[in-house]
Amino acid sequence: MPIENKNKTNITLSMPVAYKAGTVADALVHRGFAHVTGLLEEALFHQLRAELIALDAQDQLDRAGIGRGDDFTVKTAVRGDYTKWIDGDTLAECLLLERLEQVRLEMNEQLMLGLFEVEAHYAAYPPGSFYARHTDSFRGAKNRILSLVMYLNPDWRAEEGGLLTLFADEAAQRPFTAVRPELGHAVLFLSEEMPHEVTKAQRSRYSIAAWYHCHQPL
Ligand SMILES: O=C(O)CCC(=O)C(=O)O
Ligand SMILES: [Fe+2]
Repeated sequence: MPIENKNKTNITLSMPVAYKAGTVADALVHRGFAHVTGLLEEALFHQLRAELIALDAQDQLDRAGIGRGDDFTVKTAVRGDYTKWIDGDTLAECLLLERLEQVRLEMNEQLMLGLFEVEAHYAAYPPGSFYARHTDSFRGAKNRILSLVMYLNPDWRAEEGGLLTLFADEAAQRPFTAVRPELGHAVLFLSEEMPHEVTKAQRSRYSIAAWYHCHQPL
């Protein structure tokens, strides 16, 4: 379904394919991104959604910022989400981390990316929030190789915004596709090569973002 962007030009909504390591590897090589379903069991997506909503209700999420360590700053004009790192506090988090580890091994086998470890966080975007165009590497984190975002929002309509839009390269003015943050869907892309943006969400938008790193000697 084409949707209209600010410039009144149509962007095609991406359609997912069932997760298979080979399919994802081909998509990453040929298009720089893969949009999949079936990465986790449906019940696990629902459980993670319930846990994220509970954390949000208990005020256990932090305002997301830009940069790391001493460089950390909150910039509402850039991103308006609230996040929490996932460290295996619950069974659902453990199952998620195990699956992310399997994907790490599969992608290394397929693409020889040398992915060394993965980190993942919950993200909640309140209504009206967004994440301006960026790439997933900032000072101090140059070793992010592969980004993976999983969505936790049942029955999300494109008109509700909160779309992940992807740009072919730094020079691209307009995105080449947009992904609806529908529960059970996931997107993988090469962290440093694909500028992307989360458009303003009309309702609360829940997700999990993960980054695979290569080994970076200290
Ligand atoms: O939630 C999304 O669709 C993307 C989030 C993102 O770009 C990020 O956290 O770096
Ligand atoms: Fe990002």
